Amino acid sequence: MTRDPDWEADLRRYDMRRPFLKEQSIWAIWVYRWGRRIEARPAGLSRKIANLFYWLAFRLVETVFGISLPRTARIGPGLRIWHFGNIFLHGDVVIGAGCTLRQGVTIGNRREGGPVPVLGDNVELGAYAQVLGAVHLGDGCKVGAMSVVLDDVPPGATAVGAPARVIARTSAGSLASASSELLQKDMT
Ligand SMILES: CC(C)(COP(=O)(O)OP(=O)(O)OC[C@H]1O[C@@H](n2cnc3c(N)ncnc32)[C@H](O)[C@@H]1OP(=O)(O)O)[C@@H](O)C(=O)NCCC(=O)NCCS
Ligand SMILES: CC(=O)OC[C@H](N)C(=O)O
Repeated sequence: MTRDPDWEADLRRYDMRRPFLKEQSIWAIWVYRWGRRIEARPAGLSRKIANLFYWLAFRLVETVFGISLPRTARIGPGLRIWHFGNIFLHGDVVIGAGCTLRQGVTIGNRREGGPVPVLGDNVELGAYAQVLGAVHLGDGCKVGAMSVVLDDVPPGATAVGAPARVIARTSAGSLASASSELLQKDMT
């Protein structure tokens, strides 16, 4: 069987014995990676038959677990999805390596035919986060549960609320704002 380093990285994020018996989301990720591998095969009868089985598996996982990861989306290695249900990605989204999604997450357009988000590496989305439109989520940023992201989020920042606002940046950024608060206190 062909090695798939992206899938191997996904599996490492499910750091447990027998994840297929415990985590519904791993089925969805497996089907997604399998679909990508099928697309990379040379055209021919074997790819046509595989595509038929892929399509059935995709619809089954989408319907039973409520996780829709279209194989046209580009998802980096090491994806982790906590829980399942109502997780929908637009087919054009781009997601970096080591990202984390949760139940209820949508990553898609703001209106039919509109542009879709691009996520950097190690981005973490809380439960029911909605990321919509031509937004870029920087590396290592976090989005709070139930937040609606309509604007870019800088690397390392945390965004919460609807519409989402940035509350914190990288540790360097947090230190900078903490020291400026102290300075202001000294001056009053
Ligand atoms: C966004 C998040 C990562 C922030 O965590 P944190 O950095 O520890 O931040 P804090 O808890 O100190 O909160 C900072 C501020 O943001 C607010 N906040 C935190 N999460 C929020 C959310 N999801 N929506 C709106 N406001 C939120 C807090 O009330 C606080 O506001 P305040 O400063 O006015 O008091 C975290 O709250 C979150 O939502 N994680 C997702 C976890 C999840 O989905 N769990 C479900 C598991 S199935
Ligand atoms: C429902 C819950 O709190 O799940 C916890 C899990 N570790 C997560 O990060 O999603």
